[in-house]
Amino acid sequence: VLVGHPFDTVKVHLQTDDPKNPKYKGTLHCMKTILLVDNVRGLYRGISSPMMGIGLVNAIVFGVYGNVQKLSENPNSLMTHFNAGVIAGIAQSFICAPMELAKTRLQLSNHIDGQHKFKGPIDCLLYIQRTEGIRGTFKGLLATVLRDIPGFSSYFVSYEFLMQLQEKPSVPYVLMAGGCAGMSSWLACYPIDVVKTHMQSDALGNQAKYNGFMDCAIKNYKKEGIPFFYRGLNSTLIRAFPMNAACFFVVAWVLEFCKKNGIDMIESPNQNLNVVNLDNWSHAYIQNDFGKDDELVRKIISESELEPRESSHESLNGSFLDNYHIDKMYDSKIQNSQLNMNNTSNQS
Ligand SMILES: NC(=[NH2+])NCCC[C@H](N)C(=O)O
Repeated sequence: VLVGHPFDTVKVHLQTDDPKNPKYKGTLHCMKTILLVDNVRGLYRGISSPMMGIGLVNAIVFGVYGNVQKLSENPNSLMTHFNAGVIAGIAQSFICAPMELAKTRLQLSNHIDGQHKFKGPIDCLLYIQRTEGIRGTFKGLLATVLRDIPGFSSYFVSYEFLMQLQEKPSVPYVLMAGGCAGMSSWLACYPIDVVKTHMQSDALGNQAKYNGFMDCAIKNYKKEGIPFFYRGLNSTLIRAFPMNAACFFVVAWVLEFCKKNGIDMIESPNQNLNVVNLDNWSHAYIQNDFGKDDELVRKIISESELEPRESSHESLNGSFLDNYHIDKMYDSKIQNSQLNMNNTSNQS
């Protein structure tokens, strides 16, 4: 947020600039102008809002996403990541919309003439609640939902797509994948974000310019055409890379840390070791989150004296093994009862 917020402020100023009488000639000019007129604090106006809210928003995003993914039929497919992203996007909107409403109002507070000065995001939201009621504090909620459905589905699909290309992704690779996921997610939803900013910076009550999301989009389209929907995009893409590189890197690092320390953050139905008896053989199949022999799986294998065999599930033509979660097959010459497996469940 510290690195990204100035670019977010530039975005909001460019999005709300007057096309008939523009103040700014472009991304750099906008940044310079804000610095000249309002100093560094101009670029950091409204930062308290994401500072307070982004932790909660990301907890909802990654919590909902992770759980939906684990509970689904096929946790590693891109379709699953898409669906989990959609649901996570909707879920976070209820916190994200008021957070961004306060952020937007604060970012423009030196800009909109005669606007009430706020002490911070809570003060801003309380003021809106007093003057406009609780509905006022959720201004832009529909636009946020409409933005974040494509926003978060493309976010997770592009991240997972890039991560699945690598067997063991390096740190720079994870950073790159996160940065690219952020950029592609903003590309996917940017026009809706422009409309959202206009809804949220619109005047209150009967001085309001817009009568809803579509009205706002249509009015501005008639005034300015397609370019309206892409104002501020450069600044947004610059911000998105470091912001989301850091975000995904921290998520991956924390999950890895928890796993190493036996904190079961990723307890999931797809990390089971299942043992089935076929004639005199015990066949064990591992359902592993990432489709790889990761540490936990290797530990289970070594503890259970299972011998990995080359063949994978193609060789198993029994219907009850017809399970697309199977990543690798392991055979054991010993009986089920001798298999001693911790960290496992669903033994049958
Ligand atoms: N358009 C979106 N909401 N995309 C998801 C990215 C969210 C991320 N916190 C960001 O602000 O960059």
